[in-house]
Amino acid sequence: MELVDHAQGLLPTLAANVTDTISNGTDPDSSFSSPHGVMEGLLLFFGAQFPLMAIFVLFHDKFGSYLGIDLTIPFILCGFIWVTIKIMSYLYEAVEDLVKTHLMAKVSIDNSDALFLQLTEWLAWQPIMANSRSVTVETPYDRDWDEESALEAPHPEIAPDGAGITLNFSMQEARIPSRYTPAIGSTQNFWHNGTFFRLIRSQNTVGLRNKEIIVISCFGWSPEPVKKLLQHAKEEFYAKNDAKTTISRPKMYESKKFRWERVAVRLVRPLKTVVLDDSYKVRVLSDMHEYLHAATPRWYANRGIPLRRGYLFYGPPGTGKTSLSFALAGAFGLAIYIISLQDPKLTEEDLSFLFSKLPRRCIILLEDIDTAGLTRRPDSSSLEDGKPKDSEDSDKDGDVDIPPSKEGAAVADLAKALKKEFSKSADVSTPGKKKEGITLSGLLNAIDGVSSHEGRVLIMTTNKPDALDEALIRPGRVDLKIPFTNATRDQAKELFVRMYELDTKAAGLLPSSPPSSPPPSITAGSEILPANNTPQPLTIDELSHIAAEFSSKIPDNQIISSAEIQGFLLMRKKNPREAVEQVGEWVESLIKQKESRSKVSDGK
Ligand SMILES: Nc1ncnc2c1ncn2[C@@H]1O[C@H](COP(=O)(O)OP(=O)(O)OP(=O)(O)O)[C@@H](O)[C@H]1O
Repeated sequence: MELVDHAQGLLPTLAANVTDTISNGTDPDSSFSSPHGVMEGLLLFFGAQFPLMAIFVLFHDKFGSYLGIDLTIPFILCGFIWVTIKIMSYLYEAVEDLVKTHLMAKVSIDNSDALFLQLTEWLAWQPIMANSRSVTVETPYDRDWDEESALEAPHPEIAPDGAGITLNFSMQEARIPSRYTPAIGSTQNFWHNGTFFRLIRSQNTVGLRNKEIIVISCFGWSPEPVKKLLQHAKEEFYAKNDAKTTISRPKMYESKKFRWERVAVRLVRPLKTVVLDDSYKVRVLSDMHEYLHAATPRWYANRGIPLRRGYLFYGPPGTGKTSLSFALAGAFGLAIYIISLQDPKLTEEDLSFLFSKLPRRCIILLEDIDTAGLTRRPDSSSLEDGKPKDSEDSDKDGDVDIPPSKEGAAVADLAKALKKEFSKSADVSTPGKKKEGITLSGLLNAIDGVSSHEGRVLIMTTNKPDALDEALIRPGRVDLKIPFTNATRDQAKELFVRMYELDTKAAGLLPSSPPSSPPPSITAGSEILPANNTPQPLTIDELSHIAAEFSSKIPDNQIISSAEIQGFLLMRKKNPREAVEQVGEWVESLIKQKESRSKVSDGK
């Protein structure tokens, strides 16, 4: 600061000195003072107002006399070029503004819309991004397995202790190709299908939230070419994700608001890989098909019925409830939106908002609904159909079972009264503070509230259907209930065939013929076995024969889940014969483990 003040004080003094010197024409050192009076004229004209001009003239005189040349012309030329550039850029901006305002059409997309992601993803595949000078780089973590390039694949390495060949993934993350999209604050000009487009990506802060905006413009009065471009980007995005299921979950942003975020893209799970009684599969498939049909919305509207469909998949853990949900999504090409009601930060407001932001047709999956801790609000003892009503009829409270005996009833009433008092005082002690977590009425409001999009399929899964509130699973909210059971013998056989049939098919179904180039088989120790150790693939007859043998050793009283059988087979995925030999022993130890209620077995 001191330096600046000093310089500011010095400049007028210098200017005054130089003005004096020049006006007196008595500079003894100046053998080459500015000729023709041009510089003097400039100085006389600007000197007093612009002290820098005086310094400039002094420099001109001293440097010119030192070099022995006249610097007036180059200086004037430079000034002229500078002024010309300024005028040109001013004119350019004025013309650009004029063109942008009157001759270009534009479309804005903000990052809360799904199109933003589709567009940026599409841009990342375009060659323009490879040559762009201003880009944002990100590491894509939600890629599907089949996007993994050969470059990223781990290379087998000899283990340091010489024990065998292992796959080494240490460099894998480093090899993931980055994704480049236009940088914030940048402008990209590009041509697409013979049309010129200008893209500007910017960011502004709205409240606590950073909002990103992409504006695409094109020449002409109509934004039609931009709309076509966006449609093209959207279609390419979906074409790339065809045969894949996208999975989204709520994500909390800086503004403490939840929004949907795509968390994964998975290859479609074929329906046939889910082992379930065919009649159930057909029922749910045909019901969904009819519901998703283009004519259905009109049919529902004509009858004043809300266009919704809900399914409840219930049964023990690991019996295929989630698997069927994903397979259905794949079969109909729908995206899956998963909500965990256990999330303590998720409020009812968030839930309603998330439901309102669902695409027209999608699957929304509420997993393990019985563990979601859904409560009826204490003062919702007056809930009817799960929603608040005006009456004070507290006996219908869903969360207190009133014992039949008189004393029991009295105790229950007391407990209820205490609970009510407690919740009242809690509410009073924290005025204005919202109760966190989702209540039953909050969930019901989200499911059939006005803001929730019609057309979606709601799937709820549970291990304990009896623990669910009736309001949640009444018709209109749950239209189809599909039971899942532990594996029957038939299902065990099907699981066995599914596990090994592809190897048999790959081997050409020839009896006992080895595949031309057997894939490397990996044992539990991740050691790649030499090719001659690879078990011989089964012929189709052998497969069916040993599958029957396998299933005969599975108890028929359905105490083993499909997930457990799958886990056992996975440990012997290249060796079906071994699986058949060991299944009896495995079943025995598993039953013992279940009887002792231990959570772990001996690892067989
Ligand atoms: N019926 C089945 N058909 C094919 N695979 C199954 C089946 N049941 C379970 N699995 C396999 O077991 C694993 C767990 O299955 P899944 O998650 O679908 O079970 P779930 O019933 O949803 O379990 P949970 O109730 O614990 O959520 C998956 O890898 C799946 O492939």
